[in-house]
Amino acid sequence: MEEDAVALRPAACRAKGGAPGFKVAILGAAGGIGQPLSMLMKMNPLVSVLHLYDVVNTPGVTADISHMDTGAVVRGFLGAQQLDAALTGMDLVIIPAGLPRKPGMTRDDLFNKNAGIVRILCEGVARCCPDAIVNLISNPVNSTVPIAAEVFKKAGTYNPKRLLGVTTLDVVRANTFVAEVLGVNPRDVNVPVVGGHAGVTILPLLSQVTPPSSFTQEEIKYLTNRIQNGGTEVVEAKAGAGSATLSMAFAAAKFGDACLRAMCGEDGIVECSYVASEVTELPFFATKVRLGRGGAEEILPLGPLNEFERVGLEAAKKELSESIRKGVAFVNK
Ligand SMILES: NC(=O)C1=CN([C@@H]2O[C@H](COP(=O)(O)OP(=O)(O)OC[C@H]3O[C@@H](n4cnc5c(N)ncnc54)[C@H](O)[C@@H]3O)[C@@H](O)[C@H]2O)C=CC1
Ligand SMILES: O=C([O-])CC(=O)C(=O)O
Repeated sequence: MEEDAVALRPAACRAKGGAPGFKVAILGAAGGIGQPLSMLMKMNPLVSVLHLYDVVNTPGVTADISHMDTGAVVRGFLGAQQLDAALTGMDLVIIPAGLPRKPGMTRDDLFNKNAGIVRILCEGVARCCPDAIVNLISNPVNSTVPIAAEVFKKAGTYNPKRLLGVTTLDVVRANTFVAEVLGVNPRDVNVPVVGGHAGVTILPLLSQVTPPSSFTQEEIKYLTNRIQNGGTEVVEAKAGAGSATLSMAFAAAKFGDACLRAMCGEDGIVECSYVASEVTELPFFATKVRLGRGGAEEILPLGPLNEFERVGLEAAKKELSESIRKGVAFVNK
């Protein structure tokens, strides 16, 4: 009896597929971010099919998550030979694959390992789901997004609207820390964070916080420093066991959900993201972006900056320019 039940394969089941919705793949699904992110995406009612891909441990993660009684059908894919099957037909591809930092490292120290991983995965996207929207999490985001763009250009599939670097964790942190200072609920706060996703390239625009708020110079310095070093705060607290995973999964699920709602045609969805941009002289920059059916439909301008933010912007651009150059050179060398 037990054996008969085990032998009934999914293909033999009477009802095929799950709820209507989007097909989403998570690449790096067995990792520290990948596992909770997979769980959160399985909970998302807009997801009908969830593909979990990694080079290790996906059978266990898939078995576990597939028992959740939500609509999405979950399938696992293990190793490079299953990458194409994982990606074929996907609408949204979320990429948290790659090494995390240890104390003392910068995000750029991850470049040598993660650049190659992102290139291979994006080559798969170009081959198997060139129209998918890509949410790129792997660090250093300031360089991995340019790498992905170059891969897609080489493959002839590049559409800048469909490539979005995930900087939502900077906004999530900024909302939390600002709410602490103001003594309000973080859900009621929205801080635009522009630039990029590393150190001084993370530029919170405290002059544009909603609801409109004023801060002392001391508060501005404290908040800017804490937001820019939020990742390092977690890396040090984890003391060698990795970087932010749970808050990142939360942020990626929030951003992924915003993309899916926009893909459904919901209007007025604006999120910060690191994208191809003409807002500054740099080819990539994070600002508020209006999301639509095709991804980043409109890149919104920086808005008015105060003197402190203008100085921060120059420092951010200097570092970003080098990170972008390095990413582009990696693919074209
Ligand atoms: N954008 C952001 O705000 C943030 C980015 N990150 C970055 O996300 C990345 C992942 O972090 P964690 O999940 O903590 O690391 P982790 O080491 O726990 O998980 C990474 C996963 O990627 C997998 N992987 C490695 N090579 C792969 C390949 N070729 N194809 C598919 N999967 C592959 C690993 O097997 C592992 O399961 C890191 O680069 C980290 O720096 C982390 C936090 C925030
Ligand atoms: O700090 C790291 O290495 C991970 C990360 O990007 C973040 O937590 O913002």
